[in-house]
This record gives sequence, C-alpha cells and structure tokens, in this order.
Amino acid sequence: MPGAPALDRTLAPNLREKLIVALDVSTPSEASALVRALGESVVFYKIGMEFAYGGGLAFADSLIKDGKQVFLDLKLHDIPTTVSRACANVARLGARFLTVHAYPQTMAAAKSGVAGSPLQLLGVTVMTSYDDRDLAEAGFACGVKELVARRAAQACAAGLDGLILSGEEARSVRARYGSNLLLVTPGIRPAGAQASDQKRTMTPAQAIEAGADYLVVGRPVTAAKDPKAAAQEILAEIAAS
Ligand SMILES: O=c1ccn([C@@H]2O[C@H](COP(=O)(O)O)[C@@H](O)[C@H]2O)c(=O)[nH]1
Repeated sequence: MPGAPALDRTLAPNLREKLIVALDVSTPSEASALVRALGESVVFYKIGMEFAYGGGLAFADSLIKDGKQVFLDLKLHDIPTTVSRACANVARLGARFLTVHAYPQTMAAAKSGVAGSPLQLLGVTVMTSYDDRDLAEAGFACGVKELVARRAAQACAAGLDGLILSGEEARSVRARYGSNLLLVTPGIRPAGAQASDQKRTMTPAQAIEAGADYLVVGRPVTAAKDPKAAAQEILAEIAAS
C-alpha cells in the first residue's frame, strides 16, 4: 500500500510538520502555484471540501509522490456502511490524516474501514466557526466545551487517532487524554489577523502552549502577499513556543 508508514500516535511531530497549510483553492493550477511558492518551508498540506471537488484528490497523489504529507479533510458522515467503504477507499490514497464527524456510529464505521492501513482518523468535534449560540440555534442543549469533552471521550472509546478542536479546548482535552489523542487545531490566527468566519481562534503560540500537536492554517498563509514569509513567521512562532 502506498503512503506514510504506520506512525505511533504519541510520536511528537517535528517542527515543520506542526504547520499544516490548508490548500483551500479550486483548481490544481492554483494549488501548484501555492505549493511552489511555499517551497521546502511547508511539508504538510490539507485538502478539504473545496479543492477535493476541484481535482484535489489527484493533486494529493502528486503531493505524496513529492514527499509531502497530506491531510484529507473530507469530514465524512453518513450511514455506517457508506462511511466504512468510503474510508477503505480513502485509505488507498496514501494520505496521513482523514477527518470524520465525531458521531459514535460514524467513528466506529470509519475505524473498521481503515483497519490495517496507516491512515490516521481525526474526529471533528465542534467546528471552529461555531460558538455556544450557534450550538443552541442548531438544537444542542450544551455548550462548546461540554460537547467537545463528550466527543473527545467518544472518539477515544472508538479508537480514533485524534481530534479536530479549537485551541480553546486543547488544554483540558490534553490534560484528560495525555498523548492518547493527536490534537489538531484550525482557527489559527497570528496576532492582528482577521478572524473572518472563525469564532474560536488562537495565535500559533497560544495553540501550541495549550497543547496542540498540529496547527491548520489557511488564509493567514494562502491569502498573504508573501505566503512563504507568512508560513515562516508561523513556524518561527511555533519554534519559540
Ligand atoms: O472545525 C474546523 C474544521 C476544519 N476547518 C478547516 O480548516 C481550515 C481553516 O482555514 P482558515 O483559512 O485558516 O480559516 C479550512 O480549510 C477549514 O475548512 C476549520 O476551520 N474548522
């Protein structure tokens, strides 16, 4: 099977791996231009919904062949049979991480689908664009903190490798689960950067100090005038944390 070798989930990522750049673009040519501009500074890329529907899965293959790590942020959620079979197919692509929504049924099905492959599963707890009011509006009786804690427990019980959560919850989840779960935090905003649609944000240094293993950064790098300089500033902030 192609792709990364099986990794101990407790293995601390090296410094450059801690920065995952979200390739939120629509075409392979836009993605190629960004990857070229970022050069050796960035070794880990995330391909999500936007690019996956625009040629991103084939592009993932070329990134892997070039020695980059790939995180497929597909946020799968469906009936168990569909999730399990989809995960088995994704496992053949050679990516390192795949996201599924952190519902117990979905996580159990995903786990069975990737059995025997090195693909690591991350459960999406509560989107970083949500706050307590958004959860109430969606019909949840609890707030973000409580829902993340509940989903972390269920992800751990399902044998997932890690979680997507915001830096705001990282400290308490790290304290509860130690190195048993990889903590991957989107919603990263260097000081002074626009939050845009993100509601639970932290700076790179704050997220690392709170216990994040990996930081997912999109627009602060990809929309910067000089994406490579922006990525290098974030790496320097991570290194100093
Ligand atoms: O809870 C979540 C889960 C995934 N994301 C994804 O991360 C990036 C963040 O991009 P920015 O431009 O840095 O805001 C994006 O691809 C999201 O789909 C998230 O933000 N929150």
